[in-house]
Amino acid sequence: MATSSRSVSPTQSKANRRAPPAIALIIYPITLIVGSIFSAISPTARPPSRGSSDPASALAPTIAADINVPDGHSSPVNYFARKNNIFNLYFVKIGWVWITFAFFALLLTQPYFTKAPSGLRGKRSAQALLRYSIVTLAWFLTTQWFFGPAVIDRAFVLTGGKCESLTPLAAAAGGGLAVDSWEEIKLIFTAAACKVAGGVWRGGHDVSGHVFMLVLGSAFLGFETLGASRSYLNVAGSEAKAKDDSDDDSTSDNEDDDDSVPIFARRFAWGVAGLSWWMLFMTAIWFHTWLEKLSGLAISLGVAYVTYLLPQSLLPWRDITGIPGL
Ligand SMILES: CCCCCCCCCCCCCCCC(=O)SCCNC(=O)CCNC(=O)[C@H](O)C(C)(C)COP(=O)(O)O
Ligand SMILES: Nc1ncnc2c1ncn2[C@@H]1O[C@H](COP(=O)(O)O)[C@@H](OP(=O)(O)O)[C@H]1O
Repeated sequence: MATSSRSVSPTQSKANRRAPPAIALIIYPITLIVGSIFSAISPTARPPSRGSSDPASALAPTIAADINVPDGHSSPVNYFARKNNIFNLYFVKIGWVWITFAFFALLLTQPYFTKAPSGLRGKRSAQALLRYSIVTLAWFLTTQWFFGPAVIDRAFVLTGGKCESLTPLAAAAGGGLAVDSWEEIKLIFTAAACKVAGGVWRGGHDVSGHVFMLVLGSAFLGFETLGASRSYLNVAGSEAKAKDDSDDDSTSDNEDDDDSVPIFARRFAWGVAGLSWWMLFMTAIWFHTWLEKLSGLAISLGVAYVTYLLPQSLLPWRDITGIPGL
């Protein structure tokens, strides 16, 4: 049935061979590089209205410098260059909800969890939940709240950014904030509060929250789905072999009735990861500077490294977090 629990010492190299491949992460820098190059050389990705006086232009060949200007300021030619495109509004902007759904769909349906031997089932589920908690906490602290403004908002203010085109009165009213001074407003403002108050979030280094979330979310789902699928292939393969040794065309991904729900869940998870990748590509083409995309990428890959690659070499950490599919 399910793969057996393995002791760490004699099988470490074998376990590492079956662990999620680190090289798969190369898809993210490649995506950002290709998207950024496309944005630099494509006439459609370089609006003619762009002024050369813009100080960010050297690093931002696309509409990136207008990134936090409210909608209506520019009129992008491509559907995906619009902030209000349907995928941005209903997929990315609530992206962690989709990632959470996809993860729990896996957790509740995959044989790797549901058909594990009794002792292992709880452990595998707990470790998967812990990995989810780690990436969710990282997402939460980076994009939502870090003892006040999120990490990316703090980074923006620390690098000289502020909420512009706004009077202190309007700021306090629009943001619903009781503040004493303009300095205080600048410090406590988040990008979201600035926008709600009708201001423009401008000046500092604006780490791309989209790049961060889309890379982390899709890598998380990719590793988890791959782990569950590999385990499934082993289970299905050995079961089929036991049933009929002579049946040489029993494929591991056979879609009989019993398997339809787990297969659907895996396809859903791959779908969410795939759409995340596509939106990442769109962000790479239409939004942000090279540096802002790079910083979003670096943070997300750091979290993916700690969650999925470090356990391959650090055994005490592996005992805590586990490795998907092992
Ligand atoms: C071992 C430690 C255990 C600790 C447990 C960790 C738990 C952490 C916390 C919290 C909450 C979890 C909630 C999970 C359920 C949800 O998914 S609800 C969240 C819904 N919100 C979203 O999905 C928003 C996604 N969007 C964004 O993050 C941003 O819009 C963006 C994509 C980063 C872009 O930013 P903009 O400013 O909008 O450009
Ligand atoms: N792929 C994409 N499609 C549409 N809008 C995108 C996008 N990537 C980034 N954006 C928009 O660019 C702004 C900054 O994104 P980021 O999260 O990367 O910092 C956000 O604008 P708003 O905050 O005005 O919605 C976001 O919606």
